[in-house]
Parts: sequence; structure tokens; C-alpha cells
Amino acid sequence: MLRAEGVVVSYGRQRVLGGVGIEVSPGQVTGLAGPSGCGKSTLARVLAMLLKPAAGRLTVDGVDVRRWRHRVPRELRGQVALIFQQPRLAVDPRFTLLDVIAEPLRAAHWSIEHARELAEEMGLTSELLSRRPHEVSDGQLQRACVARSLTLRPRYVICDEMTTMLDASTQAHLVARLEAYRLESGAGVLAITHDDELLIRWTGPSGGSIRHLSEMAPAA
Ligand SMILES: Nc1ncnc2c1ncn2[C@@H]1O[C@H](COP(=O)(O)OP(=O)(O)OP(=O)(O)O)[C@@H](O)[C@H]1O
Repeated sequence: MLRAEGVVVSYGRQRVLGGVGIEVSPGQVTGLAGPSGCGKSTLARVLAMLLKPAAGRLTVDGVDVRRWRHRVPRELRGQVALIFQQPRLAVDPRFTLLDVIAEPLRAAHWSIEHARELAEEMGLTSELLSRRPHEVSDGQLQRACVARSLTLRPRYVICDEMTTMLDASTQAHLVARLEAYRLESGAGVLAITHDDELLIRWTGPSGGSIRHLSEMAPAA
């Protein structure tokens, strides 16, 4: 279980999260909805251990992240993958698509062969893999980002508006790929989107629930 409790985050004087909690169960798709600006992406960054909350507790399969004050170990961070809304902001523009996908493998000293397999599953040809981000479409780049997020076989995958601004067929393909990964690995998925229909379709088959951030503890 990926569990956050009593999470408080402020940006300067603006309190964005005022003591909220959420649970993502292995093998299930949990949905997270809420109006623009209510703090969904902020909560996603806390869950992915990229942002330290002012207060609150985060546990990954029972391991309390507060054990590490300054730097969360790479192995633990690798348990939770975060796929961002805007792939162009999430990648190094100097990298080829193969480098983008292989980056976590190289950092972990794993063979990069797995990157090519994941790319193939995402429908990325070897010709596309040699291109840089400015030479591919948003959909092709997001496919590479989804492949990258799965390289280290995370226990949890957080999709933050992953398919916003992509066409319906790319959206369907990305969701189907993540569903295949969930079913094969037993990973838990947190789906964040404004698209209520997509949330219902995505969470339904796994029996997962949909949480509304605006209905959780109000920000002070
Ligand atoms: N790094 C930051 N510095 C200052 N304010 C920020 C920062 N990141 C987010 N905010 C503010 O915090 C609030 C919550 O932002 P967040 O992106 O978490 O909301 P959201 O629910 O994901 O929004 P959306 O649905 O539009 O993506 C917003 O008012 C935003 O302007």
C-alpha cells in the first residue's frame, strides 16, 4: 500500500494541502479528481517523494519515508513512478528517445536492453528511438515517458493528467499499456485526471475507488 496521511504543503503563504490523506492499493487503480488548482499535482509529487511535506506521513509498503531526512534512497524512490502531464518538461532535450527511456536503467547500473523491449511495447520504432524530443510528437514523447516510468518495475505508478492534450487513440494505447503492466505486475496505479469518463473506465475493472481532493480535509 502507498499511503499518505495528514499531508500539509504550503507554497509561501498559500496552504495548498491542509492535512489530506490517500491510499493506493497494489493491483488497483485509484482515481484522484478535483478542480484545477486544488493540489492534485502537489499531492502526486509528495507521493512520488519529490516534494517533502511540512507535515504528514508517507509510507511505501509499510516503510516510513520520514526515516530519511535529507535524501530518500534511489531503491525506495524507484518504487513509485510519476508520469507528468507535459512530457517536454520532464525530459532532457539533448537526449534521444532511447536515452530518455534508458536513463533510469543506466543510473541503476542495469542493462539497457530492457529499454528497447519497453519501447517496442509502446509502439516506438528504432528509427523514432534515435530522434530527440523536438523531432517527435507529444504523443510519441509521452509513450517514451511511460516506457521510462516502467523500466525499474515500480510498485506504484502515478499518472498526473498523463493523457491530457493527446488524441483519443494515443490515450487509449497509453492506458491499455498501463493496465497490462498493472495486471502483470500487481502494481497500484493512481490516475489523476479531469476526465470523469476516463476515470470511471480506468478505475472500474480493478474495483478501485475515486477520491475527490476538494472533499478531503480543507486547506486552511
Ligand atoms: N512550485 C510552486 N510554487 C508556488 N505555487 C505553486 C507551485 N506549484 C503549485 N503551486 C500552486 O499550488 C496550487 C495547487 O497546484 P497543483 O498544481 O497542485 O494543483 P492541481 O490540482 O494539480 O491543478 P490542475 O488540475 O490545474 O493541474 C495552485 O494554486 C498553484 O498555483
